[in-house]
Amino acid sequence: MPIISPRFFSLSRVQLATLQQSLNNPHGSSSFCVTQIPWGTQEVSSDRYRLGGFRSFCTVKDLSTKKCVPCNSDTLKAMTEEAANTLIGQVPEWNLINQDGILKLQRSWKAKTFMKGLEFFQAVADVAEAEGHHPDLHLVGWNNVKIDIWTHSVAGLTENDFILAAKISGLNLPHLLRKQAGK
Ligand SMILES: C[C@H](O)[C@H](O)[C@H]1CNC2=NC(N)=NC(=O)C2=N1
Repeated sequence: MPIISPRFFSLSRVQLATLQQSLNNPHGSSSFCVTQIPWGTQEVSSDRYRLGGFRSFCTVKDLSTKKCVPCNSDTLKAMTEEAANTLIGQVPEWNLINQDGILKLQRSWKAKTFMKGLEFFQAVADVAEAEGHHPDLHLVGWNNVKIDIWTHSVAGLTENDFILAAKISGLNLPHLLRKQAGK
Protein backbone atom coordinates (compact mmCIF):
# COMPACT_ATOMS: atom_id res chain seq x y z
CA MET A 1 0.00 0.00 0.00
CA PRO A 2 1.59 3.27 -1.03
CA ILE A 3 2.68 5.42 1.89
CA ILE A 4 1.01 8.78 1.47
CA SER A 5 3.18 11.57 2.73
CA PRO A 6 1.57 14.96 3.36
CA ARG A 7 4.79 16.52 2.04
CA PHE A 8 3.63 15.64 -1.49
CA PHE A 9 0.55 17.82 -1.22
CA SER A 10 -1.25 19.80 1.43
CA LEU A 11 -4.25 17.61 2.14
CA SER A 12 -5.89 18.05 5.54
CA ARG A 13 -5.67 15.10 7.91
CA VAL A 14 -9.34 14.34 7.28
CA GLN A 15 -8.89 14.42 3.51
CA LEU A 16 -5.76 12.30 3.87
CA ALA A 17 -7.69 9.73 5.90
CA THR A 18 -10.41 9.72 3.26
CA LEU A 19 -7.85 9.32 0.55
CA GLN A 20 -6.04 6.50 2.37
CA GLN A 21 -9.38 4.79 3.03
CA SER A 22 -10.43 5.14 -0.58
CA LEU A 23 -7.15 3.79 -1.81
CA ASN A 24 -7.72 0.68 0.30
CA ASN A 25 -10.03 -0.36 -2.48
CA PRO A 26 -10.73 -4.09 -2.89
CA HIS A 27 -8.81 -4.21 -6.13
CA GLY A 28 -5.64 -2.96 -4.51
CA SER A 29 -3.36 -0.60 -6.34
CA SER A 30 0.27 -0.91 -7.23
CA SER A 31 0.54 2.62 -8.51
CA PHE A 32 0.64 5.72 -6.39
CA CYS A 33 -2.38 7.97 -6.95
CA VAL A 34 -3.26 11.34 -5.59
CA THR A 35 -6.57 13.17 -5.74
CA GLN A 36 -6.92 16.30 -7.82
CA ILE A 37 -7.28 18.95 -5.09
CA PRO A 38 -8.73 22.42 -5.77
CA TRP A 39 -5.47 24.28 -5.20
CA GLY A 40 -3.91 22.12 -7.88
CA THR A 41 -1.25 19.47 -7.88
CA GLN A 42 0.40 17.38 -10.53
CA GLU A 43 -2.18 15.11 -12.00
CA VAL A 44 -2.64 13.18 -15.14
CA SER A 45 -5.70 11.45 -16.46
CA SER A 46 -6.52 7.97 -15.40
CA ASP A 47 -10.04 7.38 -14.19
CA ARG A 48 -8.86 4.60 -11.98
CA TYR A 49 -10.46 5.79 -8.80
CA ARG A 50 -13.15 8.24 -7.84
CA LEU A 51 -12.85 9.62 -4.36
CA GLY A 52 -16.05 11.24 -3.22
CA GLY A 53 -16.48 13.38 -6.29
CA PHE A 54 -12.79 13.96 -6.83
CA ARG A 55 -11.19 12.16 -9.73
CA SER A 56 -8.04 10.58 -8.48
CA PHE A 57 -5.08 10.69 -10.77
CA CYS A 58 -2.01 8.59 -11.06
CA THR A 59 1.28 10.38 -11.33
CA VAL A 60 3.03 10.54 -14.67
CA LYS A 61 5.40 8.00 -13.11
CA ASP A 62 3.05 5.26 -14.32
CA LEU A 63 4.05 5.43 -18.01
CA SER A 64 7.79 5.57 -17.44
CA THR A 65 7.64 2.48 -15.24
CA LYS A 66 5.84 0.46 -17.90
CA LYS A 67 7.39 -1.83 -20.53
CA CYS A 68 6.67 -1.70 -24.26
CA VAL A 69 5.02 -4.76 -25.80
CA PRO A 70 6.17 -6.35 -29.09
CA CYS A 71 4.80 -4.38 -32.01
CA ASN A 72 4.16 -7.48 -34.08
CA SER A 73 1.41 -8.62 -31.73
CA ASP A 74 -1.86 -9.33 -33.55
CA THR A 75 -3.77 -7.63 -30.77
CA LEU A 76 -1.93 -4.32 -31.16
CA LYS A 77 -4.16 -1.67 -32.71
CA ALA A 78 -3.65 2.03 -33.33
CA MET A 79 -5.44 4.17 -30.75
CA THR A 80 -8.05 6.78 -31.63
CA GLU A 81 -7.19 10.47 -31.74
CA GLU A 82 -9.43 10.93 -28.70
CA ALA A 83 -7.41 8.37 -26.73
CA ALA A 84 -4.18 10.04 -27.86
CA ASN A 85 -5.48 13.43 -26.74
CA THR A 86 -6.14 11.95 -23.31
CA LEU A 87 -2.77 10.26 -22.97
CA ILE A 88 -0.77 13.27 -24.22
CA GLY A 89 -1.45 14.84 -20.81
CA GLN A 90 0.94 12.27 -19.33
CA VAL A 91 3.80 13.46 -21.55
CA PRO A 92 3.13 17.22 -21.66
CA GLU A 93 6.50 18.12 -23.23
CA TRP A 94 5.52 16.20 -26.37
CA ASN A 95 3.30 17.34 -29.19
CA LEU A 96 0.65 15.21 -30.88
CA ILE A 97 0.91 15.64 -34.66
CA ASN A 98 -0.87 14.18 -37.65
CA GLN A 99 1.57 13.56 -40.49
CA ASP A 100 -0.01 12.28 -43.74
CA GLY A 101 -2.85 10.80 -41.73
CA ILE A 102 -0.56 9.12 -39.19
CA LEU A 103 -0.69 10.29 -35.56
CA LYS A 104 2.75 10.72 -34.02
CA LEU A 105 4.40 12.15 -30.92
CA GLN A 106 7.00 14.84 -31.63
CA ARG A 107 9.46 16.82 -29.53
CA SER A 108 12.37 19.12 -30.41
CA TRP A 109 15.53 20.19 -28.61
CA LYS A 110 18.62 22.29 -29.33
CA ALA A 111 21.81 20.30 -28.78
CA LYS A 112 24.85 22.14 -27.43
CA THR A 113 27.00 20.80 -30.27
CA PHE A 114 26.63 18.44 -33.22
CA MET A 115 28.52 15.70 -31.36
CA LYS A 116 26.37 16.23 -28.26
CA GLY A 117 23.32 15.81 -30.45
CA LEU A 118 24.67 12.41 -31.49
CA GLU A 119 25.43 11.58 -27.85
CA PHE A 120 21.79 12.41 -27.04
CA PHE A 121 20.68 10.08 -29.83
CA GLN A 122 22.86 7.34 -28.37
CA ALA A 123 21.16 7.73 -24.98
CA VAL A 124 17.76 7.60 -26.66
CA ALA A 125 18.84 4.59 -28.71
CA ASP A 126 19.80 2.74 -25.52
CA VAL A 127 16.29 3.28 -24.15
CA ALA A 128 14.72 2.26 -27.45
CA GLU A 129 16.74 -0.92 -27.68
CA ALA A 130 15.84 -1.82 -24.10
CA GLU A 131 12.15 -1.31 -24.95
CA GLY A 132 12.27 -2.90 -28.42
CA HIS A 133 10.45 0.19 -29.65
CA HIS A 134 12.21 2.81 -31.77
CA PRO A 135 11.81 6.51 -32.53
CA ASP A 136 12.57 8.42 -35.73
CA LEU A 137 15.62 10.58 -35.02
CA HIS A 138 16.30 13.86 -36.88
CA LEU A 139 19.42 16.04 -36.51
CA VAL A 140 19.42 19.00 -38.91
CA GLY A 141 21.23 22.32 -39.07
CA TRP A 142 23.97 20.74 -36.91
CA ASN A 143 22.16 21.19 -33.57
CA ASN A 144 18.41 20.94 -34.17
CA VAL A 145 17.24 17.67 -32.70
CA LYS A 146 13.74 16.35 -33.32
CA ILE A 147 12.26 12.99 -32.35
CA ASP A 148 9.08 11.46 -33.79
CA ILE A 149 7.56 8.41 -32.13
CA TRP A 150 4.87 6.22 -33.65
CA THR A 151 4.16 2.51 -34.03
CA HIS A 152 5.04 1.58 -37.60
CA SER A 153 3.38 -1.84 -37.49
CA VAL A 154 -0.04 -0.25 -37.02
CA ALA A 155 0.68 3.09 -38.72
CA GLY A 156 -0.45 5.01 -35.70
CA LEU A 157 -0.04 5.48 -31.97
CA THR A 158 -0.09 2.81 -29.27
CA GLU A 159 0.73 2.99 -25.58
CA ASN A 160 4.26 1.89 -26.52
CA ASP A 161 4.84 5.32 -28.03
CA PHE A 162 3.80 7.13 -24.86
CA ILE A 163 5.92 4.82 -22.72
CA LEU A 164 8.96 5.53 -24.89
CA ALA A 165 8.23 9.27 -24.83
CA ALA A 166 7.96 9.24 -21.03
CA LYS A 167 11.27 7.36 -20.73
CA ILE A 168 12.99 9.81 -23.10
CA SER A 169 11.56 12.70 -21.07
CA GLY A 170 13.04 11.05 -18.01
CA LEU A 171 16.58 11.23 -19.41
CA ASN A 172 18.50 13.90 -17.52
CA LEU A 173 21.07 15.21 -20.02
CA PRO A 174 21.65 18.94 -19.34
CA HIS A 175 25.28 18.60 -20.51
CA LEU A 176 24.05 17.70 -23.99
CA LEU A 177 20.97 19.88 -24.50
CA ARG A 178 20.15 23.55 -24.08
CA LYS A 179 17.81 24.35 -21.19
CA GLN A 180 14.79 25.38 -23.21
CA ALA A 181 13.51 22.97 -25.84
CA GLY A 182 13.70 24.45 -29.31
CA LYS A 183 15.64 27.54 -28.23
C1 LIG B 1 9.32 -7.28 -33.40
C2 LIG B 1 9.49 -5.87 -32.96
O1 LIG B 1 8.50 -5.56 -31.99
C3 LIG B 1 9.31 -4.91 -34.14
O2 LIG B 1 10.25 -5.13 -35.14
C4 LIG B 1 9.37 -3.48 -33.66
C5 LIG B 1 10.75 -2.84 -33.59
N1 LIG B 1 10.60 -1.44 -33.20
C6 LIG B 1 9.49 -0.74 -33.57
N2 LIG B 1 9.39 0.56 -33.31
C7 LIG B 1 8.33 1.29 -33.71
N3 LIG B 1 8.26 2.61 -33.42
N4 LIG B 1 7.33 0.70 -34.39
C8 LIG B 1 7.31 -0.60 -34.71
O3 LIG B 1 6.37 -1.09 -35.35
C9 LIG B 1 8.42 -1.41 -34.25
N5 LIG B 1 8.47 -2.71 -34.44
